[in-house]
Amino acid sequence: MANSQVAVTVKTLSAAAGPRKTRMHRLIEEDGIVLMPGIYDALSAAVLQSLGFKAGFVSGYAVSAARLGMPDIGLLTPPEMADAARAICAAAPNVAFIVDADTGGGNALNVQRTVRDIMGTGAAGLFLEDQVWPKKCGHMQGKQVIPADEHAAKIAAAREAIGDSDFFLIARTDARATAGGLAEAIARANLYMEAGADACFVEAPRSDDEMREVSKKTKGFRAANMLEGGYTPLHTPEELKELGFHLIVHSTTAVYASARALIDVLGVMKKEGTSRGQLDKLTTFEEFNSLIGLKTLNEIGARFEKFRVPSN
Ligand SMILES: C[C@@](O)(CC(=O)O)C(=O)O
Ligand SMILES: [Mg+2]
Repeated sequence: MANSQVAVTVKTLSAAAGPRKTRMHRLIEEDGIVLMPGIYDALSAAVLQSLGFKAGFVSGYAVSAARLGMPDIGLLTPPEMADAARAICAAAPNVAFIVDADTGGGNALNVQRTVRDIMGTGAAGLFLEDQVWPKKCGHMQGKQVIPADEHAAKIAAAREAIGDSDFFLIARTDARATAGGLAEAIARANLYMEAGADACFVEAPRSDDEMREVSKKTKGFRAANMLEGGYTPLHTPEELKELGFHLIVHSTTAVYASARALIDVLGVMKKEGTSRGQLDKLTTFEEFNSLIGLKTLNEIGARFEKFRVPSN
């Protein structure tokens, strides 16, 4: 791939800005690798926070399913995603969320608007991918990518919109699935790093050898996606650290777990007409209310209650 003028220009710009250290940089520094389960709404975010996860991923795949009841084939819009991210960040303020911005909604101007919108949700960063719109989940057939320089320019535009803010930019490439294969994907990942990304994400490598190749040949921090039933082998954080990765996305685990639980429990209810025989599969009333902060809210309400003027 020819050396990109975009990358050269942006490199100068980034060097002038000095080294960046965001929330996500600090999390990577702490443990060497950051596990980010994919979540999709305020409730799944609250569960993540209650379990002590430091980071999470607002998955386009899962939000599309939860919000629209539709597959990850480019039907979810950037404002819908920003809206979901806002509710998620508000419900779990102790968690650093990376938001899946898909392709950013169009050209560099759309990207800058999307980046600013997502920054406004309280998220810690975003993914920006190089697919042709309408995009598809990275583990589906028939993906296409835009020219590498065009996406490098979108990464540069995102970087410009981020400026000095505490916000982490992950450049994703889907080129592994195209004719250029892994070599093209690696070249693109490096180009996007030059254009100002904080980390790269080569989507859907197909074996441990391919994952090692990505680590060996790409610069900077690297993300991996552990999608159950997808192309990439599933690994633990320790194994992924060994393989040279720093960020782990589990896009589908939570949404698949929810779907499984709903299918099973409601399936039995359909037959039996009651939940009586399945209480062990549900949270209790107390557990659920505590999960979504009832005790704290009641305490706050009580502190202010004394100032309330009775209406009659
Ligand atoms: C990471 C992902 O984009 C899924 C994928 O395309 O592999 C998501 O939306 O969770
Ligand atoms: Mg996605």
